Amino acid sequence: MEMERDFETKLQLQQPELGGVGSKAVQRTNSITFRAPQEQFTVNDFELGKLLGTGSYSKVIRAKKKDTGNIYALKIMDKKFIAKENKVSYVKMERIVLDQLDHPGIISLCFTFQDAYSLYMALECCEGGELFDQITRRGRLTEKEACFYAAEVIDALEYIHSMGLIHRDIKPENLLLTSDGHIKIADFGSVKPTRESQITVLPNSANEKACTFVGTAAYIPPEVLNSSPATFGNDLWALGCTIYQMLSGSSPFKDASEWLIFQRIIARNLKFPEYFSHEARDLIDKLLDEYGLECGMAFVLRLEHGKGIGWDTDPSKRLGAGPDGYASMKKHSFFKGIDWKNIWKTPPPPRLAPVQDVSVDYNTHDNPWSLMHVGGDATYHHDIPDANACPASSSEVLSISSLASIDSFDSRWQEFLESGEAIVMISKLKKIQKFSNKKVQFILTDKPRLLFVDPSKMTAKTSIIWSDKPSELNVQVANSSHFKICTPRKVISFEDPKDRAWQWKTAIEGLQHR
Ligand SMILES: Nc1ncnc2c1ncn2[C@@H]1O[C@H](COP(=O)(O)OP(=O)(O)OP(=O)(O)O)[C@@H](O)[C@H]1O
Repeated sequence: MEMERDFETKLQLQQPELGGVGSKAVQRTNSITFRAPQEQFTVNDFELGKLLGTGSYSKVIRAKKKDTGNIYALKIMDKKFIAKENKVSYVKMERIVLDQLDHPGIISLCFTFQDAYSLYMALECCEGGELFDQITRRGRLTEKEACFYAAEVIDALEYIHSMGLIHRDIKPENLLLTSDGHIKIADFGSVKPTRESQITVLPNSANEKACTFVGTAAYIPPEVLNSSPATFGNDLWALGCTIYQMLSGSSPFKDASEWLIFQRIIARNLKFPEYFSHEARDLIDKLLDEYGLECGMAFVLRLEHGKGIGWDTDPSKRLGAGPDGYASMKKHSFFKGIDWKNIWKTPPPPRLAPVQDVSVDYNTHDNPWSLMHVGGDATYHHDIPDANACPASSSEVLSISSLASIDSFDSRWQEFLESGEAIVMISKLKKIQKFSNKKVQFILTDKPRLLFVDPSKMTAKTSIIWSDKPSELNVQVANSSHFKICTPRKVISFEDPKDRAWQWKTAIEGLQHR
């Protein structure tokens, strides 16, 4: 009950005053006007069909409304999971933003409802599945097909940007296909409204600092890895990666781990397959920020403290972000033959039918959520998930250390690093001592090194001698917040107020096994 009240307050959703079932009539609350009403439905009003997809905090199920026969994609989010993972602001943002958007290339929100366990968003259902599946099942798309899909994405993205919104998670998994094969952009949980945006958001729902790290590793632009604030250029970079993926079958900076992907992005280590046309290469180059060539400079390499060698990136120079906006992109020779005005009436390319899913019997439990496992690592947000769980797999170890690295792109600590050294994990910990506990900034670097900094005096303290051998350096976790670092000389006990004891263990062991 408390959870329900909390969500009601947080989401500020109230009983409909206007409009009927499934209508797009206007609904008023204390703070905002909703077009997609909050209904009093329950999940029993729907026949639940196949699982359409899984997100990091949702399951999306094809659902038929029993009384009307209308089909929806029901995005189901577990309240406890969302509260635990601090995703309330993402849910609010998606609900409010989708409610105000109106474009043929953007998924529409029909209505919402909730029960004690879950929040439900009834979305228009994209029967054609993800563009990602079309690419992977066919190996790659032809340039003609990629050109059509890219043109539709660009038209929708131009609209999103014109509304003062940065999507921040453009990727083939979030580009859905309607039953007749047109594109719809989905997943607006990571959206960032710019200051000029005319979109109404609830107080405190502009989810976090402008430079918070969200998105999916392979599509993240270098400036985000450098903690720069979000700009429209972030989406244009992701668009460039997406077009590359349509044409080649994989993302341009694909590598064995997120850590290596980030290294490739920062170094702009980009290679084109030889079958890419000149037009395709040029377009992708310009979306992936090769503005140096246009300026008459081949490129600018720079060496900065701890950041290694990287390209000077200027997201505002990307094709589509300049003063003439999208016009320059639409004029690009890759899009020769595209009828931009009638793109949504143009017949889409033929595609493979979506794979038939094994049907799931959702009716064996009262709570449909109980049948679902929430999680997955396709997309993540800044917070490290599931702090109390013991991360076990090697991919989790890598993911944790790379997330921590993003977490710590904070220039304050650069002075304690050597040239080329990067932070893998950093926390303010309580060092538990016999007589008095001490707050220390504890830093794990990729060298690897473990060092202490006194955060009040900003002075370096001792470091723990690194060893790759567990007999000489190991971490023992007592519970989610307490752990010990054991070396032959001493045992140091710590308390992590953010409950990241297991993350410390996995990050350190991950580097021992690198
Ligand atoms: N309207 C829809 N029609 C059909 N399938 C959909 C629809 N919306 C979402 N899906 C499927 O569900 C998946 C997860 O949805 P979505 O990305 O919105 O969830 P999320 O929890 O916000 O995920 P993320 O981890 O990407 O933030 C999508 O990748 C897609 O496969």
